Amino acid sequence: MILIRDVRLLESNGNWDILVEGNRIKRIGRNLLEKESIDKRDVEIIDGKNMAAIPGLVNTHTHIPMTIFRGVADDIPLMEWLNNYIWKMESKLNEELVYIGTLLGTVEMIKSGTTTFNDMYFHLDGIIKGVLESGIRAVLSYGMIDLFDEEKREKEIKNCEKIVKKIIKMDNPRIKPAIGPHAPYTCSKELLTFSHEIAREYNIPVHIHMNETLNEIKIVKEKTGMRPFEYLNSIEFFEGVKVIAAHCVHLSDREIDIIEKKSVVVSHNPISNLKLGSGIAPIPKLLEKNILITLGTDGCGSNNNLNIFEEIKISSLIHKGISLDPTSIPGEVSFKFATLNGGKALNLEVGVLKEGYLADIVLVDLRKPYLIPVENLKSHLVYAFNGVVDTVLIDGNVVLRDGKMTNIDEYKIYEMAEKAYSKLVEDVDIKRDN
Ligand SMILES: CSC[C@H]1O[C@@H](n2cnc3c(O)ncnc32)[C@H](O)[C@@H]1O
Ligand SMILES: [Zn+2]
Repeated sequence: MILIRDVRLLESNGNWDILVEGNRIKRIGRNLLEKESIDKRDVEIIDGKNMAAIPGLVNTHTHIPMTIFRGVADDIPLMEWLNNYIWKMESKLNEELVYIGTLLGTVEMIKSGTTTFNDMYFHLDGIIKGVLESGIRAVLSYGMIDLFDEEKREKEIKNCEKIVKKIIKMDNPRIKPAIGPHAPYTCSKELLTFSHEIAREYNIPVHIHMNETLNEIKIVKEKTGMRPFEYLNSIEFFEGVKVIAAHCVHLSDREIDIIEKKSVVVSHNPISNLKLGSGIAPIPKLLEKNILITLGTDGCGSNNNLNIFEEIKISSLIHKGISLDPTSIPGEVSFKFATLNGGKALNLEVGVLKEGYLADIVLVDLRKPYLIPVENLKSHLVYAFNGVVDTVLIDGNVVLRDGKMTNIDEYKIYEMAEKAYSKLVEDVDIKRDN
């Protein structure tokens, strides 16, 4: 058992205790040591004085191993970025490099308060290993791209089936499978149909890139005569499965109707979209239809970090900026995108501190200049905080204590990641200006 004592909560005044038993929050109350008659020898006590406890954040769209691509290809549009840099480097990746990139990403996420991430990538065995070692929670999909080629498709289908079965067999409460067809402009109709069928068979979510750039919408229209959401709807892609659609930057009214009717979850990735010059998703319009909005960082090649606090802040700010309306996306709402909504999107009992829910808890040290005066704490977490958190529990285990990783040696990981990067750029002929 773990007892976090005298901690401040976001929604209530005064100090509270949180009792964790196994991987769940057992009780939230005052003086729990006495009230629950807990023997001090059976409990690890964490002093929560001068700390706030918040739910662990949820990142609903990323490619975690891309941490080792940080900064390699800045300031270029998506297609050029993918074709001339990223896919070239990715062709040189192997399970070991993906493992190293994953470890680096888990350290970065945990240290900035993210406890769950929804990922799409390849060499999944490397990702699984990194997730298991670090203690983070993840929903993992094998990212499938067939570029309309039958041979590639068969390979992708086999890999996908293998990974789904492996994750289900592992039966680990921290790792769940999802299905990851990359996007309608890189996947054939057959691959998209397969994705839908297998997701339905195993009752797991689909994770896909949608309507990120104008260019890809043009490609899909030329191929199918329809916009991407209309096309997927025409092949019944949304029937009976939960689809998490990353980006959704350029949407017609008809597509917004489809998203609403089919209860598609939107993963808003404002920083990646700004950096690649893709555009700004119409979040206020989607909220009017009660569409579930969540937040993602995308990979470190296009962000260039995994700090969801930055997405919370930017998602409140940009929509005020473009609508000239400071009431647009209040901080309260963008904070919910990254917590409650993220949990709902992934069908996980996370994103809220509630008895019976999974014990994914983040402690923020309040003795920081940017969090004073502490009265309007939620506002500070949205608009003033840099994301550096003190302590993190995931699935009832302390994975970060006093700012230090407990399960893994972060400095060794930094070294490994430097070496992995040097090897990669040596092997790949990419154009670099510096
Ligand atoms: C097949 S695994 C995932 C695949 O997606 C690529 N990727 C990373 N960021 C983006 C993005 O913003 N749009 C489209 N594709 C992206 C990643 O490099 C992998 O190849
Ligand atoms: Zn992506």
